[in-house]
Amino acid sequence: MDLPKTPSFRLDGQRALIAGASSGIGLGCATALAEAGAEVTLIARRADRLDAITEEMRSRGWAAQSLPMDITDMAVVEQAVAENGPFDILLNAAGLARHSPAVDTELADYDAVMDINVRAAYFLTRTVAKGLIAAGRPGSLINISSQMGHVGGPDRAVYCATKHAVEGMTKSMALEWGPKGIRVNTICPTFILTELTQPTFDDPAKRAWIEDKIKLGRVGAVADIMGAAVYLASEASSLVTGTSILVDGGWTAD
Ligand SMILES: NC(=O)C1=CN([C@@H]2O[C@H](COP(=O)(O)OP(=O)(O)OC[C@H]3O[C@@H](n4cnc5c(N)ncnc54)[C@H](OP(=O)(O)O)[C@@H]3O)[C@@H](O)[C@H]2O)C=CC1
Ligand SMILES: O=C(CO)[C@@H](O)[C@H](O)[C@@H](O)C(=O)O
Repeated sequence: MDLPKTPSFRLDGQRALIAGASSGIGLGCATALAEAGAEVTLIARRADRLDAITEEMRSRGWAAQSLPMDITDMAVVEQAVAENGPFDILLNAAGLARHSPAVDTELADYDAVMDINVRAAYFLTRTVAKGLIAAGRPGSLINISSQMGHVGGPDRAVYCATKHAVEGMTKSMALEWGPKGIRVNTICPTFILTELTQPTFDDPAKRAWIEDKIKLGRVGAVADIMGAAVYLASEASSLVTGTSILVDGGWTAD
């Protein structure tokens, strides 16, 4: 008797653009996509880090190039995607957080977090989509949102607003581009130990709050996000669009 064919999680022949690839979740996802066979192009501002990462990837036999840039500069992004695309996969992990009680939020902090987490994410996603549409190719576009795109967090009104915005734009883009075979999804991590969250984890009261909220009893690691990235990028998720994968250890189930 024939058994159903398991869809492939391999990404051979796929071209992936990873933003925020110089550290943390972006670096982890870039590694996972490259190991799964994708040719990866890495974006971040720290060129020295990207060069070291691509060198290490190439030494493992993976195809990798670095493309240092600030993704809040839309003209630079558009030119880079035009010259180096089209990309079959986008994994956008570039992001920022600045926390304060809502009554104390400074306008400059509000603008900085909105600029990268929403404005840059929006235009990067649509720039990659435009390249795919022009080439008549399908694709998988993934933004790293957050569990904070589904719930609130104390002192995190601006950050939560940006991640809820990413969830909304994902659904709308998925509706528009679904007929063209372009899927759009988010991954929503809980607290993962990275450069971004180190100050939060260094505060014993905040660490205790996190450990209490994550029902699986441990804080997150970058490796916890890597499998979701490969799944959403691959044909294994070919009927998945306009949604999010929560990798939150049970936080939002509470
Ligand atoms: N860590 C966590 O607990 C969680 C994180 N997230 C989200 O995941 C994403 C990644 O966070 P995390 O890995 O923790 O943080 P990191 O600070 O480790 O990584 C952020 C990445 O974004 C890049 N970046 C920041 N600003 C820009 C810019 N203007 N242009 C290009 N690249 C930029 C940084 O590179 P460079 O400085 O070299 O430019 C870096 O590679 C963020 O969107 C965050 O909100 C979501 C849920 C949980
Ligand atoms: O999204 C997150 C957790 O779900 C993290 O990025 C944090 O909010 C982080 O910004 C922090 O609080 O340190």
